[in-house]
Amino acid sequence: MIGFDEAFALLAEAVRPAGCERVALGEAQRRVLAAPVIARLDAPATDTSAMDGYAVREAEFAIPGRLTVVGESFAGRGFEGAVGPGECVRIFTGAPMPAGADRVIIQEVVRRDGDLALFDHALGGGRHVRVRGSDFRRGDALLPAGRRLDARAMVAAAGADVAEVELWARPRVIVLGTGDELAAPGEASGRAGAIPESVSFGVAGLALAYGAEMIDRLRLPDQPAVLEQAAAAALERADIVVVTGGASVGEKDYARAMFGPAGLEMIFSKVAIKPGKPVWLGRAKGKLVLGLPGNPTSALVTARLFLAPLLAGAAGENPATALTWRPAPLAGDLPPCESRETFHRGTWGEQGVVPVGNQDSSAQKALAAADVLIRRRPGSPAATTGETVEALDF
Ligand SMILES: Nc1nc2c(c(=O)[nH]1)N[C@H]1C(S)=C(S)[C@@H](COP(=O)(O)OP(=O)(O)OC[C@H]3O[C@@H](n4cnc5c(N)ncnc54)[C@H](O)[C@@H]3O)O[C@H]1N2
Ligand code: MOO
Repeated sequence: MIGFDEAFALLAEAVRPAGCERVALGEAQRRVLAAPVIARLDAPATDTSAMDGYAVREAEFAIPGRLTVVGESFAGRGFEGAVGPGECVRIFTGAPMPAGADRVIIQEVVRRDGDLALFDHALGGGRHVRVRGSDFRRGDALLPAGRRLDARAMVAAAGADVAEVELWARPRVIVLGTGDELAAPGEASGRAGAIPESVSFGVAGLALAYGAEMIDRLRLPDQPAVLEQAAAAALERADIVVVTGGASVGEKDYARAMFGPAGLEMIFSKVAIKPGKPVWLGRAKGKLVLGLPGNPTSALVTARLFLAPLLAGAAGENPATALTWRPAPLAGDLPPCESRETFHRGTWGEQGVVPVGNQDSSAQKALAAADVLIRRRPGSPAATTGETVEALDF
């Protein structure tokens, strides 16, 4: 069995974006740039007022003093002329500075008397002028390739005056849930031996949250012929196929075998982690296949640890961006960690991270309560309140 870090390195090596496309900026939310965004203009495009007030010539400005107001400058419609000796221009935030003026006096310290502006209050030293290109220059790279267009990046992309951006294709994902015992939610209570198929819903939700295009989610019986056909069809349509259950050593654990006719090559199989040891990654027909254990908590933990980075990498980001571990104080007790690296489920509390009471790998109720994973390296001694642990948003 390989360790978590080794498995992660193999995953990061294996994953590539499927292709790229030009997309209108309004459709690009949350997606990842395949090419840098280059500014098409200077920002600001001219020297611009940062405040509402009066544009003056600093050299002849005095307190007390008076200047004749010779015009107005608005954002989008500047003053055409120049500010001459003894003159000033009424100006508003975002408006171009008129020729000749180099300072703005905020209106709060100015008295108006007809065409005259009277300055008799002491002022702060600010010039309140944003110089042309002081934010960025035409030709500057505002966002690098690989950057996800989050809310802040969208502002810079639009500010660059680009209508379209070059993006990596969104990874298309199909989730296949396997097991004869699985029934559609709503149908299990009436069928002997059945349980609700729950895992694929969570895996699909996680995939959506990490930028996938979810193209299908299927529930399949443990019948090799059906499974092989579903595997072949999924490999045609998806970039990443996730198969849940049947990952272990049971007599009906067909998850790997169903991809056999498609030429499955294993990248890793079994990782020394708890929960989720049976997780595996392979490739068939040029597509990645991720096998998750069927136990619901194991499935969601391995989806967080392996599917989230896989989707980041397939979307053009560094896969490691999906796993930002940070130090957090522990508010509770943890047992010693044995040979398998352990990912406890916990919640963020005021004093730090609190392990949830039920750490069983089949848990569903406790899974819903957890919002953090606490990472414990193999061989770590028991830990108690106040110690620092590694935590990941779950
Ligand atoms: N002799 C051994 N037995 C097991 C081992 C082992 O190493 N040796 N590993 C254990 C570990 S660890 C795990 S985790 C489980 C995972 O097994 P599978 O991936 O083969 O999962 P299944 O057997 O198909 O199911 C396990 C469990 O989860 C339920 N399940 C499955 N799919 C779903 C679903 N989509 N929604 C809700 N619940 C699901 C299933 O009914 C079982 O109860 O194996 C251990 N065994
Ligand atoms: O490691 Mo399994 O994933 O115990 O449940």
